[in-house]
Amino acid sequence: MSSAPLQPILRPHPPSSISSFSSPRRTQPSPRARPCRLAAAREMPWPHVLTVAGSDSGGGAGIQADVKACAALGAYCSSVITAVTAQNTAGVQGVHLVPEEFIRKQLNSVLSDMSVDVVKTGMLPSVGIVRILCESLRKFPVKALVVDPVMVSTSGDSLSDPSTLANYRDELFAMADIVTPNVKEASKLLGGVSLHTVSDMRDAAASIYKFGPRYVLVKGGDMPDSSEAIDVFYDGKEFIELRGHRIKTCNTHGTGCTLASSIAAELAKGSTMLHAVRVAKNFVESALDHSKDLTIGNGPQGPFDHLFRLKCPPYNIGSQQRFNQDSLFLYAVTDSRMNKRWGHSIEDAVKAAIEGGATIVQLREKDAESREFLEAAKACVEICKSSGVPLLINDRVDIALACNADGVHVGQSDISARKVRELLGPGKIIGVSCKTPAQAEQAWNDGADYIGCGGVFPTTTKANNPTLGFEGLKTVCLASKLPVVAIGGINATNAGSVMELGIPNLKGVAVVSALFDREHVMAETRNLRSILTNALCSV
Ligand SMILES: Nc1ncnc2c1ncn2[C@@H]1O[C@H](COP(=O)(O)OP(=O)(O)O)[C@@H](O)[C@H]1O
Ligand SMILES: Cc1ncc(COP(=O)(O)O)c(N)n1
Ligand SMILES: [Mg+2]
Repeated sequence: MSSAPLQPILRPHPPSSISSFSSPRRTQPSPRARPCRLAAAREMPWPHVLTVAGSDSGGGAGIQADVKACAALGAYCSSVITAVTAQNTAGVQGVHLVPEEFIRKQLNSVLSDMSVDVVKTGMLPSVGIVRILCESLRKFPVKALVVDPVMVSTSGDSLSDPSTLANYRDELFAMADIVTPNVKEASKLLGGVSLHTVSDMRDAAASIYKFGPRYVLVKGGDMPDSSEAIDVFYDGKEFIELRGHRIKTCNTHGTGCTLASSIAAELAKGSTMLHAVRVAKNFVESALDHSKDLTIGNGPQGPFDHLFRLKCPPYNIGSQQRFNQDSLFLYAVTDSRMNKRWGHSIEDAVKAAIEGGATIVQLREKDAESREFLEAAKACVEICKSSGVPLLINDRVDIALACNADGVHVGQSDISARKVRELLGPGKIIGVSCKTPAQAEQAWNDGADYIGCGGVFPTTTKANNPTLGFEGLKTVCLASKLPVVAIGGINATNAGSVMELGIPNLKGVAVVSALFDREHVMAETRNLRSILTNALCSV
């Protein structure tokens, strides 16, 4: 897949267009030098999305949805209002356009002062507005442009003059990183072709791609009733069908705006496009699920609750930090029985592993009492945080939430990664144990960040664990769109041979007994780390 998670977006933009993700935060110096208020203060980045869209008086779609979605996902959201609509759950009763020169003024105010990462567009009701936006983007380049070509509301009301179609296609799409039409909009953009099947959505995505965006997402929320809500993602080479559960609810007003601004928020946080789209789709699905029985208004299409997570302690708004795949290099997995055998506390074992060079730690405490485990986990969170090493918890989402760990690792018979993502939010790390390509595909679809694959060698740590060998490992790695850490019977004697396989997405090895069923955990870790580093250098 060309857009593996967490890699910078690779396809270079045409020269006239906005800057690439791989470039630094700003490609051009800010036109106005920022006065230094606190010279010595460390700059705290705050991912910033600017939405250029219409106001929805009912509060469910448009600017209001964008601001809530960005807030829910941890991004700052500024807004340029293109139109004010009189709208409610029954439909759109009126549209009042903001004068074009005043839209230019708003754009100038925001873009000349603030470091905007991503611009997201919604309702752009006139040709002049599209033109002004393109001019502003050329003057003030941003990292990415997300275009939601809003033309008709879900209620069927027109939100854009038909004359804007050509200028959307010819000017704005060529500058866009992603364009996200729903099926009706895709049809309009393509001169009225009808879209009834997923195959039609693929054809439409390929045709829209030719207008110049880097990626296209044709959304299937309004496709005929089925148990799934399917969107089609296209990167110019491969079509990916993003399948989610279709939530049975009338509260779908604003899904399109929310999806696009969530993509923008994730891009602003540094995600790759496909990852951003997956997080955004999961977010919409979760929000609809939490809001399916809410009632606001008397019309057929109600709004939903973007901030549903505020009602689910512990107020998880997602972290600003994305998962770094390189942290899988030397993955230390603790085992309480081994620690007991050697008289080590969990904290001491973790400290020693980190001092020896472990790059990520998982607490796998199968026999521990919850209260005792939580206390140890809290102490380990502090130890790991001070060393910049992520700490994951095996299985126990409750413990991970209670100690604010960096993530959770689950097996095939545990709670699903999709559910874990819903519980932990978009910013946490989720790993899944996988033995087959199908399981790897499922982990990817569920929004996991990495997979653990094994047992590579026979192991005594886990009962009834079939051995995959190098061939099984290679098969799963090749099929996996996620980074992989190899596990199962790996020790100082065989770890080098695993890394020497040279499989691109095999990022490291996970080790239990070879580190923790030993007296000197730090020395063992240090030794293993140097073996891995040497093996990597020899590939
Ligand atoms: N009932 C639903 N259940 C789950 N996801 C949905 C539902 N309706 C829409 N979606 C999702 O919401 C996002 C926005 O899609 P859509 O509603 O088609 O866009 P628009 O609001 O622009 O018409 C898509 O990811 C789509 O799959
Ligand atoms: C101001 C404004 N912008 C966009 C939409 C589309 O949202 P949806 O397709 O979910 O009705 C809308 N109804 N109002
Ligand atoms: Mg919708």
